[in-house]
Amino acid sequence: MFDILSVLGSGLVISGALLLATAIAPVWKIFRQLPTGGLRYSWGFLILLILIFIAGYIVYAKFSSVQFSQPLDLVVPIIFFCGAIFVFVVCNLSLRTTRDIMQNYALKQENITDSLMGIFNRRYLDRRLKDETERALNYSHPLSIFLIDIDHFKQVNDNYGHQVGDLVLKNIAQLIKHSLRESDVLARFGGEEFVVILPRTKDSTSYTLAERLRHVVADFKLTLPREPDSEPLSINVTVSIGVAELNAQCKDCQCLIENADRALYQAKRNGRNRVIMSKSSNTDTRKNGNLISSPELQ
Ligand SMILES: Nc1nc2c(ncn2[C@@H]2O[C@H](COP(=O)(O)OP(=O)(O)OP(=O)(O)O)[C@@H](O)[C@H]2O)c(=O)[nH]1
Repeated sequence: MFDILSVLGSGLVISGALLLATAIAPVWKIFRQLPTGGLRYSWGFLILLILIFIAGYIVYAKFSSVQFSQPLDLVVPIIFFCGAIFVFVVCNLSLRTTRDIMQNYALKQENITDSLMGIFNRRYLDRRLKDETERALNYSHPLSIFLIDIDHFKQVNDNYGHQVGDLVLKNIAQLIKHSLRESDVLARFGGEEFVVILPRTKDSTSYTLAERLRHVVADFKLTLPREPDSEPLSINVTVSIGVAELNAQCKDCQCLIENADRALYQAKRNGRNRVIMSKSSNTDTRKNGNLISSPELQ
């Protein structure tokens, strides 16, 4: 009887220690996927705790086996074993949940990302612009948008081919993305056109930002390698930008886009590589609107 209890007690504690050891694997997988920071350290700390528990279980099994003389002595080993099952289940569930969340996040990102440019797509833009417009109206915050179009982009395709055209689009999209503020939202509007949503931004600030963006693009040269003995290809493009702001006459996202589009149209007509602001109502801005273009280009 004494031997059976002893074997059972030690068995429960050692099985518990083994279960704890297997629980380290899922925690380690979560730990490896996390970027350096507080959360990663917390999971690292959990691994350390499990290791300490394993050591504790082993020490207990070694020094208490002689005490398993009656059934009541098995209470502690049973608690240890159940504790190990609990840790094992929680760690494995955490890994599965983390994977599911990451998969959902990746799917969601895929759904809202333009695969060529790596920025938000039109579907996301429509939803976000509607949300931002409603928020701006509810809280009486300013809201501006840019409609950006690459100038003479057809020539890039015609001169260098569609693949190079794609590379130019991708690079310009990333250049614009990295020139914006954290709070701004960049999306592909279609073809070689982009929209930037600038929450809480007044027209005076948005004009300065648009001008800065225009300069950043104009100063950028995309250099592509060619055959070994030829010079690398250097491509430079400019952009025209139409800016529109939410105001008393323009109170929805459709109007914002229309006004920005009219301003962009004017920028193209005025010679491209410029910023035009629309402070217009929902009527024809080319007749009634107050349009301002880049000062040095006027
Ligand atoms: N490579 C590539 N080209 C694209 C893509 N989407 C649109 N385009 C090209 O963009 C060009 C747009 O040409 P247009 O609308 O005539 O305008 P543009 O040549 O940029 O001239 P302006 O806008 O008037 O300055 C077309 O040749 C399209 O084929 C794309 O995803 N990849």
